Amino acid sequence: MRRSIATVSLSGTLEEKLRAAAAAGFDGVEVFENDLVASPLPPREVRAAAAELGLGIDLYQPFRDFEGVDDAGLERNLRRAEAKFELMLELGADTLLVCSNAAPAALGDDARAAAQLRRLAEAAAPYGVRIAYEALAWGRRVDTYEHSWRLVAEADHPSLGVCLDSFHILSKGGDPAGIRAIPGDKIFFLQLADAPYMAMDLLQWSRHYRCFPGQGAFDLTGFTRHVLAAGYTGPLSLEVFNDVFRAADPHRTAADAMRSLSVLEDALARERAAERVGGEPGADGARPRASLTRLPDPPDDAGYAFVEVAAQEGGGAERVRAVLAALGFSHTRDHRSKPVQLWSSGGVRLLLSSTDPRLGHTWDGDAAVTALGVEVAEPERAAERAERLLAPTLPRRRDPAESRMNAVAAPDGTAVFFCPGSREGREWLADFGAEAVRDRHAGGDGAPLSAIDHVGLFQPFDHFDEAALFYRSVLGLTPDESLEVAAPDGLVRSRALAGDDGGLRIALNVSVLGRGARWDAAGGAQHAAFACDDVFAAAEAMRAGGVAPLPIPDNYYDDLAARTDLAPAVRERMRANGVLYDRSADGGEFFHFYTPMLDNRLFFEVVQRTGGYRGYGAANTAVRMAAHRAEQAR
Ligand SMILES: O=C(O)c1ccc(O)c(O)c1
Ligand SMILES: [Mg+2]
Repeated sequence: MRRSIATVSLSGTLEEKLRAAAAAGFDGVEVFENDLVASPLPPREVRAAAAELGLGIDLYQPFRDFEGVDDAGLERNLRRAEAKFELMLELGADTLLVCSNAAPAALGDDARAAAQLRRLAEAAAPYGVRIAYEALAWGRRVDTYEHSWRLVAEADHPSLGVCLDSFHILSKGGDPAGIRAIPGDKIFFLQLADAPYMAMDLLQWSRHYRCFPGQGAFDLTGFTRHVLAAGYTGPLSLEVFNDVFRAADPHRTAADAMRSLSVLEDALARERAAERVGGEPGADGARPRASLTRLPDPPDDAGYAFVEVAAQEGGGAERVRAVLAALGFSHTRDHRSKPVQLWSSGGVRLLLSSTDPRLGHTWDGDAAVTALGVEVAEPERAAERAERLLAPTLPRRRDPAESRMNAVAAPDGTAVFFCPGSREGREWLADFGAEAVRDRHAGGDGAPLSAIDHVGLFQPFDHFDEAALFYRSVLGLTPDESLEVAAPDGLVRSRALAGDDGGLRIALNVSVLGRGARWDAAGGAQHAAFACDDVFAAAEAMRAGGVAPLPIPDNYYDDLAARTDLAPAVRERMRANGVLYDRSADGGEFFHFYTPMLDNRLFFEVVQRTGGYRGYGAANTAVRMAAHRAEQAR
């Protein structure tokens, strides 16, 4: 389908917005009146600039407070409209969005409003302009799509149709299934926006917190499914008013926007293909069908090949090595051409690097997670999907002998490598020399650790939603709901994403007030968590290796005694080893402990899951943060 974006969704001047939309691959834009009025370019030149970039101007908007006025008001409004029709001729825009009257004086007489809309359509027709009438969620008289459609149907003019905006419908809990009753050719325009749930005035919610489909709490796939079933074949257009996007780099925002539409179309295309396989003829078979673009399949059996940590020689690297050794890792191999060490322990592999492979950020030298290695059977397909999702490709110097490893940069700067391999064989390991030191735990016997359970990545505030959509779409993960944790240094928002089989789990954190972007606040750390089958044995082994687990206060264990039925002996063993505990509603259990903070903002975690526990111990995060803070203050 054709893809458009409203200029209001991007920062900068009108020309910058057009360039960003074109660079991300959009076909068209909605020109927001404020952007045009503030531009030094005459409409004719805006049209030329857009055309030069390959962009159409799919909509001009908004035209406000037109209908439901008295007769004198109607004449004034028609005069106002004529001026806009002239402008649209110059601009090369053929659709004008008219939003429902939000003025307190709007009259509640449907017959009058419909007749007035018809007058507007009659006036627009000679200019070749179409009127798309949109019900604002806070419209004075018309605030639902059902009502806007009743007026449009009653006015009955070929130049008049409705504009559907997902926010105005879903924010009020409207049922989008009714859209199927509108003939597709009377839906003149479709605006898509998601949003997080908020108990807030609709207008404030809409003007500040909209986000791209897939980043909020609404079901945009379901919504769009209804619109397509109605027979709509026009553009999918993003109209997102968002305080962060207004201030962010428009090129990044436009790429994020395009990614969200790629994912949305892909989901709809897959549904349609599944329907065909099921052989069910669509109930609306007579309606036109929009063409939907599909993405290459996401990796289905992905697991962690490795986590890469960068640390400086003569700085944090020494400490990282000491902690890895205490956790049972051995430095088994070295990369053939780069200063990268492979540390392994049974099934767990960690790369320790003294250089930064990331694109998005400059490494400040403190030990940090800089890359994730994702093991996939078909790395080329994974890389192609990432490229189609506009993931920036990481340039690689590569020895001809080295494996076909492609990498992309996530929004937080973390490199994501697609490593050819599977449980049967690890082609990517050939990039490293032969095993120089035997992995003490090769084969898993007596290994304290069994796998990489998850990786925790602190995110820059401006790119949190972008990062969640990126990891989700590129790696084919499913996001959990967002959680908020009251950390010692402020509120932290956390959102985890996981693959269906739990092979890949990523927890993203962000400071709710945008603090700690350098990861130096206690809430701003990154970590890698390792799975094990016996958390106490792992903690005791680490202690025997010379690193004590992060101490957890007695108050925590007293509280645990009050709210759980854990046996006293288990509780005491937890207290002695700094082991924390969580339980899910269905009886799954989670035991976990932490290493001290290494070099300011990196730590490791060891976890044991039982009974299908699927979380991350979020209930204990604030205690962990306070403990790391106390430890660093010592
Ligand atoms: O917030 C507004 O006023 C506004 C204007 C035009 C739109 O299409 C819309 O959805 C909201
Ligand atoms: Mg709108």
